[in-house]
Amino acid sequence: MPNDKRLAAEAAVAEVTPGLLVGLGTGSTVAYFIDALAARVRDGLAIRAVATSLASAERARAAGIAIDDFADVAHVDLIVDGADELDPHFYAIKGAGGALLREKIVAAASARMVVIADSSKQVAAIGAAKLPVEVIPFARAFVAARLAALGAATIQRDSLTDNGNLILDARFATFPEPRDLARALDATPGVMGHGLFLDEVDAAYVAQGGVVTRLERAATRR
Ligand SMILES: O=C[C@H](O)[C@H](O)[C@H](O)COP(=O)(O)O
Repeated sequence: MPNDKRLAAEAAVAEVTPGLLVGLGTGSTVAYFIDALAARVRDGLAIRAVATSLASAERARAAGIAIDDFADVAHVDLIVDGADELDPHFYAIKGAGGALLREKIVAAASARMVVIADSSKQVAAIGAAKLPVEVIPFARAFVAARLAALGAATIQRDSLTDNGNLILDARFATFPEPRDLARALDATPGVMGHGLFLDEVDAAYVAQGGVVTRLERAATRR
């Protein structure tokens, strides 16, 4: 059985050209990307990199990729990241691994965002996956009540994020219109981030049965 996560990740390494500042996403698919990119770096590819999680930074450094402090970085050329769901509008749900806030910040700083995934992540419309919402602990009950008013049942994760915040995983009986939901979450004090990526994704490498397909969003977002 082909390893489709690995194949998608390895194909996306072709996006990385010398001199780029690359954002490393988070997750099991990105782990393959980091390993494949590290092999290119060992062969002499000169890049700089930032990471969207402590876990990805650690994996990259161990593999020989130097990681810059994103706090000192205003612009990234390319971020390569995984997704929990991706639909034909290039709307994505992300954050099952808890890195959604840093992923969204680095994506916003990036000129291009490429998603890597196996075909299990491809859906007709996002919304079946749990939607992670990163919440400052002080606002836990308030944000949970706001999510309930939006139609979601929430479960709080046991662990905190790299930012010291908690995550409420939201499941909706009926998934709202994604832009309306994003607007409502963005307008809720205490919500530090959420897993809806509606404008960020420019392209995707999706593998199914050992075959990788590159999908390019029709109009660019910037
Ligand atoms: O916080 C985690 C990220 O958004 C991941 O990129 C996403 O959950 C996909 O992870 P995986 O490649 O492990 O399925």
